[in-house]
Amino acid sequence: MLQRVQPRVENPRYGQLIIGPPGSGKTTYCNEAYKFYKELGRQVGVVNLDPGNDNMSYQPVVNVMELITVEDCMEHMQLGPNGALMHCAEYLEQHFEDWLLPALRKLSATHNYFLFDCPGQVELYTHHTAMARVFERLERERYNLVTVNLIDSHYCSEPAKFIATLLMALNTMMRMSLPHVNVLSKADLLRKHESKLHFNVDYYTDVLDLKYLLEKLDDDPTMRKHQKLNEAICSMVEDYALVSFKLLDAFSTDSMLRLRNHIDKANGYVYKAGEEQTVNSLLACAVGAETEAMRQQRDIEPYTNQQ
Ligand SMILES: Nc1nc2c(ncn2[C@@H]2O[C@H](COP(=O)(O)OP(=O)(O)OP(=O)(O)O)[C@@H](O)[C@H]2O)c(=O)[nH]1
Repeated sequence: MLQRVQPRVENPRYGQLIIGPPGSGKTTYCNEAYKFYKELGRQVGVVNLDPGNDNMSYQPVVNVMELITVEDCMEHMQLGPNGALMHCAEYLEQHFEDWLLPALRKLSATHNYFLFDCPGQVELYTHHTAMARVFERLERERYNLVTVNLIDSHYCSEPAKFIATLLMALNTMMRMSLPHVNVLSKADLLRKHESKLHFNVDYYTDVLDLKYLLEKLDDDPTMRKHQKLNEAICSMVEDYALVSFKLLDAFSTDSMLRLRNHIDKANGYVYKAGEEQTVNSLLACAVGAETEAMRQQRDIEPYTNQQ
């Protein structure tokens, strides 16, 4: 987890950039997180930045679909869905000053914590630059941002998919250059599928020695011919030592609380005075009252059948 060193700013604003592949649970998380943070007393609002979001179950405070939609783009510019989404991201970047910023500024009296529901196409974060530039400009406007990258925990069940996930997560972290929390979503389903996992859940969350994963890949005859490439990818992920995951069941308050603790440290909210913050939680953060091993055990226990 990359985290922020917080400078003192008057009326700081905070944001979670919720990204992740299609179907990873972004919109569900935004909906559940909105209710959860509202309960905690935060001045929270959801900003929809996905121009193709047709299943919003929340009421967004700002909605990019009022500026541009993927559907309109496809129709008027004769673009396919991916091309249209890229165009929408560029259009949003062009209209940052005259549309996004004024819309957010209008909320300054009532909101200081934003959940940005972002589009799911992975190439927007691994190759294209428009979304990264939108985030960079928000940072310059003194929004304390953290990227929350949701990845379906189902990917743990296949070594090849998990290695691809690691590479994608690392690439996104490097390109976004922001505090970052990688999350394995739908962790409640891990318990059900535990028999399909080759290793304990902490192997996947902590991204432990990847040579064991490579051995499992070599068991698959179709993968053997890519052995050197897979070795190179794993060795690069290990060398950077940046990727690890938190677990999330979006429908569990305990799970949301655990994730909130990590996110608050990453974007610096933990240092904000007042609200639900207690002296104890600040002290725990400052002196590391909980050991890393205790924290890991507490985070993983709800999602595993092993005691
Ligand atoms: N069991 C379980 N299901 C979840 C969880 N989070 C999301 N889901 C389900 O996963 C499916 C996809 O969730 P969405 O929130 O639509 O995913 P998304 O990333 O917004 O999808 P796109 O808009 O296509 O990019 C839905 O059926 C959700 O109910 C979770 O924590 N646990």
